[in-house]
Amino acid sequence: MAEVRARAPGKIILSGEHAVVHGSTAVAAAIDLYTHVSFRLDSPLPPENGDGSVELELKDMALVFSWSSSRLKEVLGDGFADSSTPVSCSPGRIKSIAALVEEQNIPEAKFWLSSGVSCFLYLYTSIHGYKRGKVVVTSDLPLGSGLGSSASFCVSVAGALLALSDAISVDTSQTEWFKFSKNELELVNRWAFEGEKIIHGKPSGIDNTVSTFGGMIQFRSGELTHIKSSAPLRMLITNTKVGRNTKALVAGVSERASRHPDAMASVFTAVDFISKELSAIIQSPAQDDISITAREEKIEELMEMNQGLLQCMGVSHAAIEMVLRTMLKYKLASKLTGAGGGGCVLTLLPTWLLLSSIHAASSA
Ligand SMILES: Nc1ncnc2c1ncn2[C@@H]1O[C@H](COP(=O)(O)OP(=O)(O)OP(=O)(O)O)[C@@H](O)[C@H]1O
Ligand SMILES: C[C@@](O)(CCO)CC(=O)[O-]
Ligand SMILES: [Mg+2]
Repeated sequence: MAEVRARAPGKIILSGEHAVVHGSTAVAAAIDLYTHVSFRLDSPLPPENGDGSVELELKDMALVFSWSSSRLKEVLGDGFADSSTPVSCSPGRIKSIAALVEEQNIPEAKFWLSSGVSCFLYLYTSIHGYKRGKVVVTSDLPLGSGLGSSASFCVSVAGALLALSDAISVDTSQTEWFKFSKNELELVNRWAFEGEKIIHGKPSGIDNTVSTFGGMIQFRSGELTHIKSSAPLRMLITNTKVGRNTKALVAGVSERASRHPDAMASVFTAVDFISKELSAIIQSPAQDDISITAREEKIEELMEMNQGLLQCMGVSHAAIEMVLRTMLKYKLASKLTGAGGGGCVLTLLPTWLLLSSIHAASSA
């Protein structure tokens, strides 16, 4: 028996969601909220004791799913697992996995979990075949709210599974956090991307990439550049608590793009320029109060322009608009983050606001 724990962060998208699926540049940053996974890989049972099972416990929801190794083999066939070569889930395999998930009777009110459970089964059986083991998941993130819960689920599950695979061997006797090398992170990221495909349909890869590598990134067509903000950027995250589904929203934008190809191509191009400009401003040095204010005003303007274009793509929502209007009363600029259609809104908290609250506190 061997056991590991892994965690991966959620994210915010500062600019470029949706357009990034169509080849535009986007800017994203990891946040300090994580999905946590523990994985225990059990030793094989002696033949007289049966064949064991693969178990998934979603602790926050008090749900446990379990498949016997023989049932998995019966439905998925004899295919062998190769942890070092990420492959896409074929349509036939997706169907078989969906049938295995359906057998688990997920409560009707939580049917949206099916894609996450399917993604788990795909990653587990691709990396460890039908070996018996148990994965336990908890998350700090609100699910389906634009903070990359699906990607951090994929990255943390892939990371934990790979840590006990032939591809990456972690010394399980140590209790310190083990840091994957760049090549190992790349492998985790590629598997997580395959998982995201099951949840998102057509992901750009930005969410799993920022969750895997952390920090702040500029991302375009699968290529990432690490960037560093020259001064602190404070963002307030407001959750509208309006549920939505990234897969449907991404598909909706693609449908709009096929109805209005030229207009939407121009929208995506505009977003590309906005993200590039935002990335440059974030990295540009700002030494004094005047340049800090000028920098923040430019960021606010770009966030508002990006929000306008997201509205144009059809992914805003009345609840998002209400947050935008409320923040505007306080002269604060906002945009949705992630897939939109509900979920979370980002508001830049500029330095003047911080200074005026410090002033108010000290004169009180
Ligand atoms: N901790 C988790 N346990 C099980 N499934 C999860 C977990 N986190 C995410 N998922 C799966 O991911 C789905 C939510 O993913 P979705 O992409 O719609 O939203 P998000 O990732 O939170 O937001 P965005 O993609 O906009 O950043 C859930 O419905 C579930 O299937
Ligand atoms: C909406 C989207 O652009 C970001 C979701 O966080 C989808 C993706 O890039 O995969
Ligand atoms: Mg997602």
